[in-house]
Amino acid sequence: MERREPEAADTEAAAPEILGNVPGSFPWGVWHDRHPALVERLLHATPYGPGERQALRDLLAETLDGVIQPLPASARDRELWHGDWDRGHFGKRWTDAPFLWAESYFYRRLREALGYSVPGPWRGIDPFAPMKDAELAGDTVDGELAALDGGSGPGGRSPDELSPDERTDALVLAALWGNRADLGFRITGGEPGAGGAESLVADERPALRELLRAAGERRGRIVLVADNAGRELIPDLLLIDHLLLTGAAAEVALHVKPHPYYVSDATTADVLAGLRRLVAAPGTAGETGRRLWEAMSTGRLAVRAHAFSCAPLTYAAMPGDLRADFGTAALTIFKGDLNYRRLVGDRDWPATIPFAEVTGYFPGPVAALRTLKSDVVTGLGRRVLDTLDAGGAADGAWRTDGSRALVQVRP
Ligand SMILES: O=P(O)(O)OC[C@H]1O[C@](O)(CO)[C@@H](O)[C@@H]1O
Repeated sequence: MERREPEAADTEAAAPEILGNVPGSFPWGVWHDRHPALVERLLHATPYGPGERQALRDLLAETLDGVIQPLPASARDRELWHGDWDRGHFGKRWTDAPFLWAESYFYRRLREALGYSVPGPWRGIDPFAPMKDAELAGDTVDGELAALDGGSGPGGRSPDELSPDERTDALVLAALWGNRADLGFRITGGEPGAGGAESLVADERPALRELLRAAGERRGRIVLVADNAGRELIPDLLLIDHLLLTGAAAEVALHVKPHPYYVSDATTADVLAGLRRLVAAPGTAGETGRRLWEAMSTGRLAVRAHAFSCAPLTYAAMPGDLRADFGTAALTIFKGDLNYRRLVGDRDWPATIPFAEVTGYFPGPVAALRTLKSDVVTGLGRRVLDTLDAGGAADGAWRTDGSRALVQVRP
């Protein structure tokens, strides 16, 4: 299903990359409201020393009033950022660079400022761990795990009483709406309303079920590109267990971030924390946790933390080994908003441009499970779009407030 990539200049003219320099726009708010709140939250959550505190405040000031500075010569990944991932944005004002590139680099520099990626006492200390840990330990997760043994499925039936298709659907929706549980999103008060099938702006679950069926028939491998830790990763793990248990997947690869990123993005440490949380739980949750533990030990569930998972680029620029990984999978499922931006391109696409068209470069069948938390969207029906734009939300808030979600598939 390879197709010729449009010339960069054609695409740029038809759908320019989203920048951060339009006052009042969503990216503008991320730079001017969300990041200052995030910085205060991080400095409150961990007793970093004066050096780290100053470096983080300096970074924030640089993003608001300065230009994008290079990585230090000693940085281990300097070759990537100033090599393959360099798109000529160093020296620009942060908001004049593409939002995707600049936001990703912000999180790279944040790790630098807080000592995560430099030799010293803070090396390897996840700045977002206090928030992730609190969420995972919270009562909400207890409730969600207990619900696995109660009447939480469609019609109040317990998950055991559901048909395999209904169960797949319920787990897909749980993994989808788990994406609302994003700590970065909630930093400046984002608290979307209740999710349900009626909040889906694109609902291609039947096609997704078809792909899962086909994957099972060929005893294929499914890749799940994870997004957030904690309350999102738990339903992702439940879905993975279901795929393995039902034979929809002979193997699953779970792609996570090699470093802390975009506040709550899952790393290998977060997978382990989620798994331990499951294993320690009573009932079905505990059994699921033990199955997943075993699956990891035997390699049926493999965790992968590729450097490109934290790249400031879209997946169209992925390196060959990753292309081969996705290209040999029966299905790749991308979770979350950032992964969606990276899958379709963080551009001002017409919302009705087909999802299959913007993902045509992807080397295998692909699905997206995403709650809408940034401007980009593709693959909407004309009527759906008109209704959204007419329904008292003409300011486009539905694109960014997390109240809507989508399931999209390209076989
Ligand atoms: O966790 P998710 O679903 O990827 O959402 C992260 C989203 O949050 C933002 O960073 C804004 O805070 C978006 O730019 C990004 O796409």
